[in-house]
Amino acid sequence: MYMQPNIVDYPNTFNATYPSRNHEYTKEKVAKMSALIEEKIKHFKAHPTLGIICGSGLGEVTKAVKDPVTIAYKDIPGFPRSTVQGHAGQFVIGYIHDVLVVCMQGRFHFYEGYDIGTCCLPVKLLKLLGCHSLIISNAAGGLNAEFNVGDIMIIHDHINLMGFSGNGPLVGPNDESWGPRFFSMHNAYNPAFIKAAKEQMRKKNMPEHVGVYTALGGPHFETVAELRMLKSQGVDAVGMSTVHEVVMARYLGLHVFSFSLITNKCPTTYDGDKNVNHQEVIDTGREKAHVLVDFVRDLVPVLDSIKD
Ligand SMILES: O=P(O)(O)O[C@@H]1C[C@H](O)[C@@H](CO)O1
Ligand code: HPA
Repeated sequence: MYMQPNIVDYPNTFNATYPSRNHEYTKEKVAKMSALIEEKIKHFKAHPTLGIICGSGLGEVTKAVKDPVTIAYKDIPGFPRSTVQGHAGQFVIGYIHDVLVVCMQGRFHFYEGYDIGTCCLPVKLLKLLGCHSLIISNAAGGLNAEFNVGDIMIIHDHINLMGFSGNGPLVGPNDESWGPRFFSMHNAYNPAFIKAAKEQMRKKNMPEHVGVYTALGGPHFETVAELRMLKSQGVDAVGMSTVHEVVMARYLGLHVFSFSLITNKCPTTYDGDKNVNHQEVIDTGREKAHVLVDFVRDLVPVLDSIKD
């Protein structure tokens, strides 16, 4: 039988370096961050039940939020800062229909220099705030030839490339009060959420793309050879986030719905001038803001009503 060592039993815990700083984000520390936010939203007399992580350029989803309270990341001691254009670096908390949501306008990426555990700290905070489910969005390059720029792809599974090589958020000492050492990633993307989202897409005459996402470390975009390899392995969309957040969410017992906005096509041939750039990613997000707002606004009450 596997015996979980207590954090204090780890030899040299305080000198050891782990690839992830997750174990440093203790219940006590994250609860302080959560308490600070709770104080600012106490007039709602409820806790948020659904968290929304906005991808690059996708922060306009918060336009769907009524009576918003905005809290800058910099005003929460110990919370990281957003350094990427298109990530405002603030929480927006308020109602979408009758669901109290907490949106993150900005996430943290490995390429910003944050370790993978720090990239996932927000997920722990959303859990302590009372969320039972998350909508995790991202901007991604489309590898599937059927995807057009501006389409939404529902993520039904991922390939954890950074985790393959041991760079996972949960590497290091485990605190069982957050979640178990070992857990399943089977159906990590809640099938009931996917079904509900596909129904929304059908009603709205949107293409019903469902696919596999992977994240690379970035910040550079991919070579043609890398993209060909990913495509041959069944990847439909490529980005630089989300995967590790979903690992953390499942560890914490949160239900996940995730989607990519296809902001560019990934070049798998050498001809032509097909340089992907961040501005294109941001611009597509802005152009499609109305579609995203509409999609998320109608999805929130449906997902919130599905509890398992
Ligand atoms: O935060 P996401 O995953 O939406 O951001 C994507 C990946 C890179 O951070 C950036 C590239 O333009 O967009
Ligand atoms: O083509 C891409 N590759 C990686 N990440 C991305 N984020 C938006 N587009 C892309």
